[in-house]
Amino acid sequence: MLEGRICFVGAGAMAEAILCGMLNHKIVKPGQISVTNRDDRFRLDELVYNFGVVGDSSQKYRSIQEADILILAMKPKDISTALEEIRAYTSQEQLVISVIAGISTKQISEFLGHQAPVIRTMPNTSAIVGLSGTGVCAGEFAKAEHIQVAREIFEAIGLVIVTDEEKLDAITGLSGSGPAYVYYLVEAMLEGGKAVGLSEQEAKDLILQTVIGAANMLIETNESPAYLREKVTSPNGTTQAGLDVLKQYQFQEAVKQCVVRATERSKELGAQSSVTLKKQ
Ligand SMILES: NC(=O)C1=CN([C@@H]2O[C@H](COP(=O)(O)OP(=O)(O)OC[C@H]3O[C@@H](n4cnc5c(N)ncnc54)[C@H](OP(=O)(O)O)[C@@H]3O)[C@@H](O)[C@H]2O)C=CC1
Ligand SMILES: O=C(O)[C@@H]1CCC=N1
Repeated sequence: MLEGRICFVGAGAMAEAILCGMLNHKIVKPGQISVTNRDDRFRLDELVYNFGVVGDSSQKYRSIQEADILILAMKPKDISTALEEIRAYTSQEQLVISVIAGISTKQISEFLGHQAPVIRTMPNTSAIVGLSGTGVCAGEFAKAEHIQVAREIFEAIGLVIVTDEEKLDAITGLSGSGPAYVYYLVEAMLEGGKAVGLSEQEAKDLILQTVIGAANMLIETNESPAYLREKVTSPNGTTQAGLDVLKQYQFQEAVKQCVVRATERSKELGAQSSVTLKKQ
């Protein structure tokens, strides 16, 4: 059980996924969590109604001031405005945890203007079903005890890897965005299934079982994906014929470059925010 009060600054999809995971795992009680955002009070009402958390927009600054842990969950473009607005209500006694893509712990410390411990993380939306893969790193002022708190929070929504900050952009490009790549593949397989005469429902059921089965095979056999692929591929059989088409379209290179570009984009988001900070 985590002690103290946790305040989300930003109450969108990721905030909901994380608070839902924490409550499901009973590491906090609903009354320990408060949610705040820019101005959408209907959204706060929804979270209050669905989860029993505290979400009174008239008490925003008080919630922030009284929190032991602040979880920053706004879009990268909004962080400078958000922290400009709330930094007077934050202090070095609070632990600040960010889930924001591309923004470094150093930038967050600069935005805050004090030496609160900052932990940067990168979960993904599978947090909603308790299956996020989350990268976690410590900023300059964070200690082992702060990493431990972050570990407890993010283990409630899946797997946690504690690592150096220099790897967080790569984690963002790989597993932060990763669910979208898998969904994109599933979308394409659905189109393929329909093109060869299956109904949408038949194709969907079979694809999802195939994706779950393949993921479980990778986990449970501990074999490499290349080895498992070869096991499926009979010489001159159907799989070989299908994979030849993927090779023709440079599928592997496309996916690799997708991860590289998403990682670069994470770095760009951080750089753009630094420009905003300098302009203030
Ligand atoms: N979605 C994803 O797959 C993942 C997202 N992330 C990161 O999580 C963060 C949030 O993403 P997501 O939940 O999808 O975004 P959403 O758009 O769903 O939510 C953003 C929230 O930020 C709030 N906000 C905006 N400006 C301010 C402000 N000035 N002060 C306080 N709150 C503000 C919004 O409030 P209002 O509605 O009132 O404007 C809203 O509640 C992003 O930085 C993203 O990089 C990380 C991992 C995965
Ligand atoms: O697309 C984005 O920028 C966010 C960060 C990782 C997933 N979604």
